[in-house]
Amino acid sequence: MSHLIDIRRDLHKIPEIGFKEFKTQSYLLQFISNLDQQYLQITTWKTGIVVYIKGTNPTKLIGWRTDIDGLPVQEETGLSFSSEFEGYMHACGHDCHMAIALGLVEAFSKQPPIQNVVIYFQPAEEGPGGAEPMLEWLKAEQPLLVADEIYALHIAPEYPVGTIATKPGLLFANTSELFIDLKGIGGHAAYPHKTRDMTIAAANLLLQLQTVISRNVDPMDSAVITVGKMTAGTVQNVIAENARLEGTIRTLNADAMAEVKRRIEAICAGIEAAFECTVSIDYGSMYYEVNNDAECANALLQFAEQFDGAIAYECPAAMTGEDFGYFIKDIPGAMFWTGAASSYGLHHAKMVPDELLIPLNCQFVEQFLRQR
Ligand SMILES: CC(=O)N[C@@H](CCC[C@H](N)C(=O)O)C(=O)O
Repeated sequence: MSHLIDIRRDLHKIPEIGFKEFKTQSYLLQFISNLDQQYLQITTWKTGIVVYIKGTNPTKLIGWRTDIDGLPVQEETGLSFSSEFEGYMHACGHDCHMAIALGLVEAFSKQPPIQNVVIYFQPAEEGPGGAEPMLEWLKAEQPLLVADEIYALHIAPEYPVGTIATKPGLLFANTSELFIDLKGIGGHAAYPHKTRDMTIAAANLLLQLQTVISRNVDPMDSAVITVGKMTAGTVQNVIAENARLEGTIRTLNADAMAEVKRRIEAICAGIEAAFECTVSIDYGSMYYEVNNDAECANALLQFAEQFDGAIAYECPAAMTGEDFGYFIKDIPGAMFWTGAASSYGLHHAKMVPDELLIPLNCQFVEQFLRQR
């Protein structure tokens, strides 16, 4: 199975963002088309791929989903197989996820499962979200490829390799992207009174946004607002006419999401009045929570308990988002974290997962799916 590590390294070199995974899709298709095609049926959707594997005595269709996109992060791992695409990196482990999924297709192509199996290579998990439109397409155009039960994993840098961590019920948060544009009046740095400076308005907005979680959300709930990017102005001696904040909102319940948005809108209205500017909000894409089916999550934990090399862990919910939530909104299924033992976390430019997770998870998932 060491070839799966080579595959991960190949994929690590070519990270592409949502719906632009063209080289990734070609690489995946080439690997899959070189396998024995006897039990396989391959379909593409945008930059995604769906591989159906015909079972030997099926009563249902079991799904496995991998995400395939990278992030706009400049890699700083120093690895010999670092990203060849300047400014982009597989900083969320989707290269490992894809290598595992290819290993599954390979294993099932050699020895078909009893049940029919479908493997979804889904684009755009990091944004703008590929799961929801992929599912809509499947239901409308390829209903026979809609799984009856579905699973997925995500690497977890903080756990040792072999950890299989999940829980029944809510695992990941509801998310909404957040883009706020401020427009004032630019001008000469020496005449601020003749302008409406958007660096000051944006700085105030950023600070006021911090009060939403601390003052408006029930302390017994969990919520996050992160502004990951803030831009304003053009040069040191010109007052900025425009500023932009880009961020994300996370809540564990949908009502808290509505309340957070209501408060953000009120604060933006206040900024407009205070700084005599216009403020517009765009919520971008939103992901439904990952809410594991209890039977499916417990089955994963029980299987991990007896699997050589695995450590079953019933973990707490996390504020991470995942559009896999759309799959298991409609279909019983579960997602789990799998240990990756990196001292740097997800989305960090120095994140280096321990590649031993790839063969181990490939075997774990293959055997788990075979006995469902
Ligand atoms: C597993 C993971 O890290 N997922 C991403 C999903 C991003 C959702 C969306 N683009 C947003 O930022 O709200 C995450 O950041 O949790």
